Amino acid sequence: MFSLKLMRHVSAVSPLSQLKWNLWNCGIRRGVKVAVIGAAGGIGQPLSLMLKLNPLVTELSLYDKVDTKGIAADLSHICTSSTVRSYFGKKQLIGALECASIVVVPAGMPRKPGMDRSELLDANASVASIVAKAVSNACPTALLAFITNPVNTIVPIVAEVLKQEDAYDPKRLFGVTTLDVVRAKTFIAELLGIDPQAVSIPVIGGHAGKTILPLLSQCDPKLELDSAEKAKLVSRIQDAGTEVVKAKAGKGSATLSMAYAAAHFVNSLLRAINHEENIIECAYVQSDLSEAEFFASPVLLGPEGIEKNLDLPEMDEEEEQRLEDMIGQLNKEIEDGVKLVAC
Ligand SMILES: NC(=O)c1ccc[n+]([C@@H]2O[C@H](COP(=O)([O-])OP(=O)(O)OC[C@H]3O[C@@H](n4cnc5c(N)ncnc54)[C@H](O)[C@@H]3O)[C@@H](O)[C@H]2O)c1
Ligand SMILES: O=C(O)C[C@H](O)C(=O)O
Repeated sequence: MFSLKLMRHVSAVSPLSQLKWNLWNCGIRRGVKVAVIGAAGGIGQPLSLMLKLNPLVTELSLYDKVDTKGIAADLSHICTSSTVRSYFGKKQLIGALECASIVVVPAGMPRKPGMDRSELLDANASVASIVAKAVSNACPTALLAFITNPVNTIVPIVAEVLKQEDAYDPKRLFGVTTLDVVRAKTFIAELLGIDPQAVSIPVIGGHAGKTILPLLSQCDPKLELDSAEKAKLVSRIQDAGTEVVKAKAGKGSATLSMAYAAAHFVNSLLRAINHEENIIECAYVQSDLSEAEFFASPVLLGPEGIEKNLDLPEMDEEEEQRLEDMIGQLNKEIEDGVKLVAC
């Protein structure tokens, strides 16, 4: 009661004082709040379930533009110790985000058969911008993980909006490309007849078509494939999203495998926040490792986000060529985002 009264008083003073108050208030609250933005969707629901099962989460904040009360009530009956809170509609976005340590965003339209991810830009750019703006007010120090497509363009858009709000920290902004790694591990394990968890492979570049570049030469265990076999495997990984879109025949894109991938990525962020060492994930981040300003590659995670953008893994000649061939597309998709925010 005291703090609510005081907060009202502070908010009457100035927005800066309000922000300072929020940060102080969050600082004295214990635990880790994870906000899922788009929690009622095909990815949002199973992702929220997986996060409810994660012992590193103390508060799970479920936000969507549609009502999340039922989903929150349902999840809240699971006997794990985290608290689940429901938020929906524009007015409740700030409340959903306040004091969040991690914000994971699967909000936005999915593809239909025959569409490219880039065709989602018109529908999803505004969703990402609204979330970015709200984050800059409510939880500017949170780690931000965007799943929303087209990832290659959405992440630069979020960066631009955060810059406008004077709240951009490149160490804290991630495009989630984990599903490409998950798929690469699965398809390679199928070929080798081994447990997918035993496969390690970096996937670099971006998250659309040929910008998805699995580095088969760096696979552990080693892959003994000829050039044609490698090209076939690379295409399978690059087209895996489309494979699901076709199979769902108009009912959306990958949701369950994406929820698994995002839960894995968020768990890595949580472990890093908890000062666990040597947590490395491939993610689409601001980068100076290639000719593109945003690029997916292995990053070392720490409590504040990216501790170190690791060097690009070694590549064979074919991979070098694929990298050269994709940079034009990736740069165009980044530029599209920057232009959209500028106008
Ligand atoms: N990064 C990846 O690897 C990857 C993988 C799969 C899907 N995706 C993308 O994730 C996004 C979501 O996919 P989905 O299958 O869950 O879609 P969905 O339509 O099932 O769910 C999207 C949810 O977002 C909500 N939403 C829309 N606008 C919102 C807003 N302004 N604020 C809050 N919530 C809002 C909707 O109400 C809905 O509940 C799509 O853009 C899809 O292309 C990315
Ligand atoms: O393919 C899509 O549209 C969704 C997602 O990007 C995926 O890779 O499954």
